[in-house]
Amino acid sequence: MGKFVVQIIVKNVAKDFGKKKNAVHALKDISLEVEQGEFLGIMGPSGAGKTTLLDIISSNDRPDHGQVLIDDIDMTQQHDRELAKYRRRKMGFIYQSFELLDSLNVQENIILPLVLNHAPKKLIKQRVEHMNDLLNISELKNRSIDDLSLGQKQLIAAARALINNPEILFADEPTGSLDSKSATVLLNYMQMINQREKTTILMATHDAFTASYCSRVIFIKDGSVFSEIVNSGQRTDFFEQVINMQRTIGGGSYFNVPENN
Ligand SMILES: Nc1ncnc2c1ncn2[C@@H]1O[C@H](COP(=O)(O)OP(=O)(O)OP(=O)(O)O)[C@@H](O)[C@H]1O
Repeated sequence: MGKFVVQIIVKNVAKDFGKKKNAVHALKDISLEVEQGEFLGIMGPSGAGKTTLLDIISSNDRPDHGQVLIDDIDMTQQHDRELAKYRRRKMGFIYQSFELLDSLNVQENIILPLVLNHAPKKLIKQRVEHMNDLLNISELKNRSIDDLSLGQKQLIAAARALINNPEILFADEPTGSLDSKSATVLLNYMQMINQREKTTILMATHDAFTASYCSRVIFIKDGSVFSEIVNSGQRTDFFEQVINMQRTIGGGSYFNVPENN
């Protein structure tokens, strides 16, 4: 058995948006630990606080209260410049909104994290070819971002997030715009880098199939952790467990679970 190293500690994190009477308590009191090499799913009804939690763990946003420790570093005590450096070196992101740059073509977008890290040209070429083959996107390389379909944009965003072999990958609805075939390709790839390269993955999703690739799923509701389930190894069984927990937690049609009747 490998040894388990806790990589991420979230302690009593709270975050409000807005002021006083109009304040939205996005996160009320969240504590959790993530081991190095985990593939953690974050689920919960719309507005539960999933994106806010990812933003705070990845230090894109600061909590009002509480702490986030990564590799024993208290991220909440670091200056913005340090955090930006840490994100660039160690983290990869697949956001819901893709955040691709229209002024650059597909290939330029994909290699951006390596260019920003001043990676050697040879390595950039190697890595981009690897990502192109893997996600089957080589014929898109000279296209402009505006011409891509939503699903193609999502794949390009995934390629960019993964190109510098991040230690921690943050993914917010990474399969939301993909057809089931492309979703499966991306999920298999995420699972592979998780298993082979021990990349820690934190992924927010509404989709039970997508979540079934995780090693553990936490459910948040109204800004707090509601429950968690652990994958014992059978993806189809885990899928059922996810569906059952979604039913228990409720959350309306957005969750897309057929009602029992
Ligand atoms: N910048 C902001 N300003 C004001 N309110 C915000 C902001 N960001 C998030 N919120 C509110 O915080 C709460 C949590 O939002 P968050 O996006 O984290 O939820 P979510 O679980 O990711 O939802 P979804 O599944 O719909 O993406 C929501 O009520 C949301 O409206």
